[in-house]
Amino acid sequence: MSQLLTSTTSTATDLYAVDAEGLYKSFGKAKAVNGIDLRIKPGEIVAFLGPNGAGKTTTIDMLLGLSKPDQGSVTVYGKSPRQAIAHGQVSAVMQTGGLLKDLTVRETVELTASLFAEARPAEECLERAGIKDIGDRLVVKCSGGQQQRLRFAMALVSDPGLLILDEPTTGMDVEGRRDFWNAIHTDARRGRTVIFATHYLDEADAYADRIILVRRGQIVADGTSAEIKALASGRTVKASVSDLEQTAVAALPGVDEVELRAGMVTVHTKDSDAVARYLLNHTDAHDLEITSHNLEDAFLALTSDEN
Ligand SMILES: Nc1ncnc2c1ncn2[C@@H]1O[C@H](COP(=O)(O)OP(=O)(O)OP(=O)(O)O)[C@@H](O)[C@H]1O
Repeated sequence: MSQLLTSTTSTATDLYAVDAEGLYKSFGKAKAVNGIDLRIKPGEIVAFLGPNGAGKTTTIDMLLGLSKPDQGSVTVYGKSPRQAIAHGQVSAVMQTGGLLKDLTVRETVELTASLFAEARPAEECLERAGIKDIGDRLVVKCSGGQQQRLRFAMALVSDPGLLILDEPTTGMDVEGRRDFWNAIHTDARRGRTVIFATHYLDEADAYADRIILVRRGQIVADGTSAEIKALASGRTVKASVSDLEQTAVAALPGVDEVELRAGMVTVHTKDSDAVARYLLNHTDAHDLEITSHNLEDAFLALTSDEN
């Protein structure tokens, strides 16, 4: 399936935050990344969405210079990932590690700041990450969500143009996730480029300007949330019916699929009004239901193994 929407137009003079071309990476026989091209403009908030094993982490590791592609190239603000990191232009928020339990939240950020020649003040980073009020708390006493916001504060120290987050909210409760994303989103409005990998459709839907759907190491869709949803276009009409001429329904305008099973007809269509009108006027259909598709439908349609 090649349902690629290009949501970005560009000129050769644009300096991309990320410019990756023809990326391939295998582990033994597993083709973790199998031909990914990616251009991300400064200021975009991009979700990398895909099922387990789709290749999200492998791609992110290459963007961060943590692993080398077998084939292809990556530049970050025109530099190699390692150079961009050395210049403080890229930071990552990892899921685990990197914290010393016996320091306070403020001391942790101050220690990080001391590692950079040019660093933002610790207080500013704490404030942007929404944890200024817990500056004196020991890391060991922080919840998982607070520790993630601390990692976010540490990532802000170099004031990076690009922030990369790999499944940053795994294991957090609903409130922790909401607070975390509010802090990220408020900060990103000031122009920071953000790339995050996630399993959570609602996070991609709520917080990304652009969603890149990955499956088996390839990009299967790329666009705004609305554009991705439109790929699972149309609606489903269901009704109970005892006698139905299936071919007549299939011939109605906009109908993609008709299924008749156990006295129930299910019709996938772009024109639900026409189907509803036909069923109610020309058959004994009753208990009619119309549902529209959502991001989850698009996700399942585009990433299922049947494609
Ligand atoms: N170091 C490794 N050694 C062997 N296989 C690996 C390694 N890293 C990743 N893989 C394999 O590459 C494929 C892609 O994995 P990757 O972690 O990039 O996917 P993902 O989309 O991030 O998945 P998840 O959401 O589960 O983290 C999987 O089949 C995985 O088993």
